[in-house]
Amino acid sequence: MPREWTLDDFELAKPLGKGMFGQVYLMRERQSGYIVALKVILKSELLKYKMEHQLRREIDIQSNLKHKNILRLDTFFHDKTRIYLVLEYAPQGELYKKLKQMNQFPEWQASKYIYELASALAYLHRKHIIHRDIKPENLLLGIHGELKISDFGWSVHAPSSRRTTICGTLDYLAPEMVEGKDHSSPVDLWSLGVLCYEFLVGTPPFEVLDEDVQKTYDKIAKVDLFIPKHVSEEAKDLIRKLLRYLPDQRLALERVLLHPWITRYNGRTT
Ligand SMILES: CC[C@@H](NC(=O)c1cc2[nH]nc(NC(=O)c3ccc(N4CCN(C)CC4)cc3)c2s1)c1ccccc1
Repeated sequence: MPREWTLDDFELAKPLGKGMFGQVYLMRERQSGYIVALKVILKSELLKYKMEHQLRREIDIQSNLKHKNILRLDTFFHDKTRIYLVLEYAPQGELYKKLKQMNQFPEWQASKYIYELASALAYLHRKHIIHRDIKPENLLLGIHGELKISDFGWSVHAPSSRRTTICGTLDYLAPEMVEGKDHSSPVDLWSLGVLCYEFLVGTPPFEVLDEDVQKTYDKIAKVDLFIPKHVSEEAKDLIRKLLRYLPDQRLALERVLLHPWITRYNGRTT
């Protein structure tokens, strides 16, 4: 393990953005010139929201993952007041901003992102890890525009039962998560279906305009799904096979990667 890092090893290039906890900065490592994204989290914030266990899990999980569609966590260090995560820099930024700009993605682009997501999720599930928070805000784009899953703050080892209160949108959560039931890797299959819909339509399938949580939940529980007619039949087929109320009825990732809507645009991998 290389020596202990400190903030003095890096020089600030520019701020990149902020999330629920902390900010991210583009930094250059002084010796090597190596570019990283430094995520800075205040210890006081962490303690205030009792999120230290989630951060520990984020670090344990993400630092042991190595996949082209998963953002690398290279190392971490801390000082009196802050914790620093040294993350891979994703030069093309946030996928959700690109989706907002384009309103919706062409089918080939959506298929490529779903293929990359399914590949990353298959890798995670093989390690019995579920992400549990797959949504556009957590997806970044690498130098070649390839998708990178980031923010493993909600990831756990499967199977799991949730102990932390859900905050933020329910739009991407599987019924069993919303119902507080025990859950496992199929929750990521549900989110994959929600994202596939959102990439093609521009809004998530169960979004209610007044953001009434109860109404969103009712639509999720009933799988109250309308897919606009501009979406191709093959894409509709995949979405319907992922957005199933019962976890074990959702299409397995191996089958997603072989689905005609995926292989048509991404070639059949052996
Ligand atoms: C996903 C949220 C999460 N973010 C990370 O961990 C993040 C980790 C990480 N690595 N690289 C990033 N890249 C950027 O943030 C970025 C943003 C815009 C860019 N462009 C602007 C438009 N232009 C046309 C192209 C370049 C390029 C890179 C981010 S964000 C987070 C969580 C908690 C606290 C802070 C941040």
